[in-house]
Amino acid sequence: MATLLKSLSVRAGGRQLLKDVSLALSPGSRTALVGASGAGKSLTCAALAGVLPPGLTVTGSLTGTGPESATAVNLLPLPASRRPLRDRVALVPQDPSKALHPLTPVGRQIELAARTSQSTRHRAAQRVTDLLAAVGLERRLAERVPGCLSGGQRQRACLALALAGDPTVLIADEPTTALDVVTRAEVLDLLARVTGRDDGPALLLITHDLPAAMICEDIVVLSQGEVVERGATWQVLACPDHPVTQAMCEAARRETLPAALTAFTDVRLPQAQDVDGRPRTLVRQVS
Ligand SMILES: Nc1ncnc2c1ncn2[C@@H]1O[C@H](COP(=O)(O)OP(=O)(O)OP(=O)(O)O)[C@@H](O)[C@H]1O
Repeated sequence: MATLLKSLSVRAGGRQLLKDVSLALSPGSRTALVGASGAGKSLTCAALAGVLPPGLTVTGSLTGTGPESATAVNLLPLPASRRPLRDRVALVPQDPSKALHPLTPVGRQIELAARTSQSTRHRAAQRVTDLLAAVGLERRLAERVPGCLSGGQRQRACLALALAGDPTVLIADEPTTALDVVTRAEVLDLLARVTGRDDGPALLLITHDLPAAMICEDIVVLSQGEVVERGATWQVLACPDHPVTQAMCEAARRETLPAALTAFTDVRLPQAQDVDGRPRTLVRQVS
């Protein structure tokens, strides 16, 4: 069964922050939630995770997974600590230091998280071994504290930590923003590999990075607290309908390497000549 967020609306005093946001997150599904800064992505995730800040007026419903959820209890008003275990939502934050304890070896942290879903210590230890292998971290790195790992390794450890509690929804909040391009590609590839199984968690990928959204089958575009477009990712990105999506796609197009390269052109300057008298080809950027 899917985790269903229906008609989420959030107000702060007289200001509407989110209006009628709905998401259906089935096991194994991958959904990208995109939008400009301030569009409401973090608030939507906070509502899913049960960590909305106090003082906001919230309406809508969140119903969870598992056979018991047939009664469709609304989880939205419940803080994370009071939600049933079967409705776990895990977060891979943009900044790994928000998820990892700085003084505890990462393997130990993953083991502690695994104990919430495994019946025995032995099974939890086995789960750590499996998770480290799944996220491509060498076993010896498990003995290190986060400060002794590279940025990419820390992000992998965060992913293992998030998966350790067998979540039903995995939220990855801008997981690649702080990474170099090669590590970014590796982490996206990893996210795609550890999700997408029918018995695995639903992935909600929060991103400004439209090419990164391509690891998700579905995309939801938020603008000023409202969903303005949704659909199959390839279709929405190939033929964006809403002006906000069109602007995002255009900006992404300009930033890709092929587009950057075509912004350079060969310019022949007749007065510049090689020693043998041929015109010299200079390359300059065209604005
Ligand atoms: N606790 C709060 N009280 C009042 N307004 C808030 C609160 N939290 C967020 N907002 C406002 O809600 C709007 C949406 O914020 P949100 O953090 O969800 O945006 P976002 O899409 O995640 O942006 P970014 O990509 O920059 O993180 C913003 O205008 C923000 O100022």
